This record gives sequence, structure tokens and C-alpha cells, in this order.
Amino acid sequence: KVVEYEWVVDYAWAAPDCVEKQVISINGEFPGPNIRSVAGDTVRVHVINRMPTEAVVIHWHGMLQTGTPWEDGAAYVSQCPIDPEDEYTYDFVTENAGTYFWHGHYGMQRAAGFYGQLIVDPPENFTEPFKYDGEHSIVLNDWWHASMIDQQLGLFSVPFRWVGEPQSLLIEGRGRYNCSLMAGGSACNATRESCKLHVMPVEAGKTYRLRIASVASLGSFNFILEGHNFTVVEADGHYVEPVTMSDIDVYSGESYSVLFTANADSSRNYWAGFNVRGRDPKTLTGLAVLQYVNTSGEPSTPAPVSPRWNDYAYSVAKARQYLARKEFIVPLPQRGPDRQIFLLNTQNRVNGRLKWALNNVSFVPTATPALAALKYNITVEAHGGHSSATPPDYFQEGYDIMKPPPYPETVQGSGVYELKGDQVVDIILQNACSLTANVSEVHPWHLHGHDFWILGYGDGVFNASKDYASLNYYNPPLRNTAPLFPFGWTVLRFVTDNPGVWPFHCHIESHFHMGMGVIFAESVDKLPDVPTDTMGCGATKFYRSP
Ligand SMILES: O=C1O[C@H]([C@@H](O)CO)C(O)=C1O
Repeated sequence: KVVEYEWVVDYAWAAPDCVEKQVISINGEFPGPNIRSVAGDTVRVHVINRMPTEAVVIHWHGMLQTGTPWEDGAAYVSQCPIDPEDEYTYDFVTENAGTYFWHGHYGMQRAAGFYGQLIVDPPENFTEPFKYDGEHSIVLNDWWHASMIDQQLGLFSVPFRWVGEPQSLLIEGRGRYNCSLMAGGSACNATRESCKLHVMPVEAGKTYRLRIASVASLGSFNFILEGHNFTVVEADGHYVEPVTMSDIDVYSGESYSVLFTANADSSRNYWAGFNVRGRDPKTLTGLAVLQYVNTSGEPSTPAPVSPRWNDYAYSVAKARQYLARKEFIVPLPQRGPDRQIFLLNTQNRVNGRLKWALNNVSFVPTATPALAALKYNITVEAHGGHSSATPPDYFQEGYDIMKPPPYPETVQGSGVYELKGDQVVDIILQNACSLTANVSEVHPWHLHGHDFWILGYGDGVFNASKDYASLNYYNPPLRNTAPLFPFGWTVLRFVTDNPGVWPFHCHIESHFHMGMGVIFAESVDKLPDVPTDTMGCGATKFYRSP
């Protein structure tokens, strides 16, 4: 079956936290519409860009795009962005059932509110390994009053202007800013309909599936359902061994399904709330209302409180609880890695600008989409002094991850890692100290075009001869996003079975914008011709189809 949508993208005014600002909308809606399909369906989205001065692309986060890497929606990687007044039709097949989302992937468009859900239901003849009576879906986000353009400019300015902590936290595009904090106050109006908190109705005794996703620009979140424990059953589109908890960490780029039973005192309602962890929180709890039948209004109880923001041992222990569900374990290949790529995450500088780098290369996109460039051997000239060399698989031996980089100056590059087909690839993400002494941050890493197994997390410098023995080779979870904890490492494994050009990057919007990503080019020669409507920018404008 084909699920078809027509989406007109334009700027709009919205006041998701009672404060009005410019956002990117679809068909006049903010946040954008949700997509629902059945695994195996074709999703076809006709995008018409009516933003007068800005191009756009849409990334279908978690969709594997097997055989259709040009539909991945990563600007200047899989396609030329869609110009103002131009149109493009995304056409792809949904593969694994699960909870996903879509968002802009050009500049920082996700931060402008350009996101929505993408839910893939299992086929009719398939029985999921759990039961529920109803479902609710929530997207978590952090929200700034400064526009995406102001934020981008600040990140590229000297001196650096950091985006800072968010003004509010949104659930389903709704939050609440304290208007009394605003000078003038006219832009903030607490009585707006648009900032009435999201409500999730429940009936006493029934069990619900709550689909949670984070499109955060910055924060690591911790979500709580006041008065209710829940059981995690799905993560990034894969069933996990059920694990019951009272609060869940959700990193940007992740999605989960949790089951809860409405078994609390049904004469009142409860908060669904989330807080920032991983950074010293300066933002009020993001709230929605869990509303039992015959109750109304808002709970009179205080907002839920999350574990201490810098209790990383708590976060790591939580992350380690996710294991592939017994009946659904996808076994690892019967051999070790054919290739290991060690990626050292550092904060750096380039000509006085603050950057993030991997193995001392800070990523910059080219004006030519890498997919078509590699497929047609189009030479991409390095511009502005950027390197187009292949980035290295290793970082300097003996690098002291506990100290700020001794030589902070780095290079900017747009080179790609070329991966051969049918290889087992291990990615060893290595965190380090930022430019500030004793500071290392959480980075949620997201891979396009693949799910990977998370083989393990650890502290300090990854030691191959010792740490390989400690990894989980039996039932590691398959995910598309994995946290890298402060001063620690995370090991991921995947098989190169999906030709395409795939970004792998920190899902923090400003960090990717500051260069925190790499590009994997996987057996591009095995692909058929790339659709010509994905080309026409950069050096691809000189391409003539044979
Ligand atoms: O990229 C970042 O910059 C700031 C800080 O390191 C410098 O202001 C911060 O917290 C980031 O995550």
C-alpha cells in the first residue's frame, strides 16, 4: 500500500510555550503532521517548499532506506536541498515496525520546530510480544526563543555565542514559559490556546503504550509518569527485554515504547514530565497531563523531579539495561570486525571559531551531494582551505582524554570514510575533555541507513586488548542512536549491507553544525543510477545523464 502526503513547507508564527516566534510549519501546522504506515508500505511525501529564502530537506530518522539512499533527506549528502518554490517527492518503503520520527536535516532546521512522528505498525499477521488497550505518543523537545538563524550565527561567531540552556521544554509542541520573566511581556501570553499543556486521557485499569521520542536540540532528558512505573518494550524500532522503571533517560535521536497501567488513584490526574540531565538544568520541567476519566484541570502536585543531572553512573547503568528481546535477537556475524574505526570526540578551534572534531577533523558539508559525487566520480574541489582527504581510522596513541586538547587548532574537512560491502565494522566512540578543564559532555550518536548493535559502554580510554572481552556479543540491542558518556567510550557494530552514503553524527543540533560528524560511503558503485532530481547543486549541476 502507498501512504501519500502533500506537505507545503512555510514559515509560520507559533507560540508553543506561550511566547510567539517564527517556526517552520507544514500545511500551516506546528509541530508538523505525523505519519502512520504499516511495515512494507511505501511512504510518498510530496514536499513543496514555500519558504521564500530557504531550502529544505526532510530526514526520515530510523528508516533504513535500503536501496533508496537518495531518499534519506540529508542535505548535501543524499541530495541537493529543495530550493524555495521547488518541489521534491520522497518515496521509500518502511521496513521495521516501530516508533520513529522525521525532521529537517539542513542547517539547524530541526531547532526551528520542523519535526513530527513516524509510526510504523507491524503487518496484520504479526503479533507483538505484548498487549495494550490504547496508546499515546509524545515527542519531547527543548525550545529557544532565539531563532534558528540567530543560534547558527552565534555558533559561528568570534567570540562564540553559545545557544545556552533552553527557555522551555515541550511535550507534543506544548510547554510553558514563565511570562513574568520576560521584559515587556507582550510577546508572552499565558492564556494562548497554543500553550495549553498536552493531555493524555486514560481509563482506570487499562494498559497503555506510550511512544516517546526526543528531537532535542541539546538536552539529555529524563521522563517520569507521576505515580506510575512503566515497562520499556521497544527502543528505536526493536523489541527489548522488558525492563520496569520509574524514570527513563531519553537522548536526542532516541525513541522508546513503554507500557503502563492506569492503576493509581483514579479520582485525580497526574503529571507526565521531563527534565534535563547531563547539563546543569536551568529550565522548568516539561509537562503534560495524564488525565483519568472524570478528572479535569491540572494536578495540584509538584512537577516530577529527576535524578541528579550529573549522576552519570545512573545514566550508564540505565543504558546497559537495554538488551535485545529473547525471541527477536538478531545474531552478530560469526566473526570479529573487518574494520575498526576509532573516533575521538574533541572540542577544538579553527581560526578562533569553536568546533567539534573527530580524530582532529571537523566536518563541513560541500556544495555537492556526496552520494552523486561518488557514484559519478564528480570531483569535489576542496574549498575555503577545507580538506577533502579521507579522514583517519585512528587517533593519536597516548592522547590524554582527561585534559583539554593540548593543540586545540584543528582542520575542517569534507572527506568521507569509504566502506567496502559485506564488512563487519566496529565504531569505537571515544569521549574526551572539552576545551574547559574537567568537562566532558554526553553525545548521542546517530547513524543513517543502518541499525547498529551497541556492544558496550565503558569509562576512560578504550583498551582493545582488555575491553573487547567485556562486550556483549549475545544479545546487544539494535539501535540507530547511542549515547557516548562523559570521559567514556561506546562500541557499536554494524554490517555494510546497505549501499549508500550515510551521515553518522552527534544528534545535538549545534554540535553537528559545529562539525561533529563523519560520512560513511558504502559500496556506492553497487547502486543503480541516482535520480537526477536529487542533483543540480554544486558540481552535480554539470552532470549529464549518460
Ligand atoms: O558546544 C558547546 O559549547 C558550549 C561550551 O563548551 C562553550 O561555551 C557547550 O556547553 C557546548 O556543548
